[in-house]
Amino acid sequence: MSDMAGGEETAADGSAAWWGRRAWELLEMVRARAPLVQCITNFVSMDLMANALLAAGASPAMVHSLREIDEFTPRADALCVNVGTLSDGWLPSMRAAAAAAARSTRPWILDPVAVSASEFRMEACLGLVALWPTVIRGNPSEIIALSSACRVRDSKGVDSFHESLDAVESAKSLAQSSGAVVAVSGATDFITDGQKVVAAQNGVAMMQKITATGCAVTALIAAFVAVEPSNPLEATSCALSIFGLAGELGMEMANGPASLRVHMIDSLHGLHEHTVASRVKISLVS
Ligand SMILES: Nc1ncnc2c1ncn2[C@@H]1O[C@H](COP(=O)(O)OP(=O)(O)O)[C@@H](O)[C@H]1O
Ligand SMILES: Cc1ncsc1CCOP(=O)(O)O
Ligand SMILES: [Mg+2]
Repeated sequence: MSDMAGGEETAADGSAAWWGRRAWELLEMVRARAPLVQCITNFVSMDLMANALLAAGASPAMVHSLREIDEFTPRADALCVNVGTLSDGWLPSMRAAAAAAARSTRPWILDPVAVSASEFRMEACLGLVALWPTVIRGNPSEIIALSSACRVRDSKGVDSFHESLDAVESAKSLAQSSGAVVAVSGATDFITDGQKVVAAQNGVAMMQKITATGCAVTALIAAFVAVEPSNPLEATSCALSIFGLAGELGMEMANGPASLRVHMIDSLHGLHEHTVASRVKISLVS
């Protein structure tokens, strides 16, 4: 930990100041160590995901051939698996990489994009959850569906039609059954290990109007967990807050979704200690 005024604060005590320092410390660790994050992701998100990782200081690699997994995955510092454009051809790579990451004690993160879209996707995600992801990050509708292993009626595809607060109990239950930290994104992001619940309140609504922001923040979580594998709850909370803060700063210069996408990446790259320490809004809910 960075310096603690008076030494009174020694753990995640729920104070905004503590979380601000913690978020800065983890961002600095990402910048210093440039963790290699292997991404097996959808065609829509590859560009934003790789650029968000680079802007934060991490090193992205979109490596998805089954023939490369055994060689490459153990060398990565973390793995991000995203089922956004799932196909029969890619699912074996996702399973093999998740298993290889678990075998090599590397953290791996699952983004169950549109898990309700089909039986194929639900079965695939349930199979991946059984391979011990370190973190699962989804929007509220995805976490509700995955937690109950039940497709949500009237599902809208990749976008959520629930609020994040509606998904907190589902997230806790999924965390308990899977052993993963579970994060639900939204106006407030909720992060839980099945017992504690943390809220991260940075971000702007316009982020939902840019495709693949959810995918990109999942990859950023992978980078943060790569540098702090022993505390995925804190690493995940800080990554979500840092990404939201980049959105807030980007929005100050943006005219709409397209320019926000650019300014958000610039802001993520240029974050300073004072801004992070004073503007990160994370709190312990329970
Ligand atoms: N209403 C909102 N206000 C502020 N930030 C939001 C809002 N909705 C989503 N976000 C942020 O946008 C990013 C993507 O989240 P979300 O849209 O829920 O995921 P997905 O793209 O997977 O559906 C997250 O960083 C989240 O915190
Ligand atoms: C539009 C779309 N279709 C399949 S994957 C994808 C991107 C989803 O990105 P996100 O989950 O971050 O909104
Ligand atoms: Mg998503």
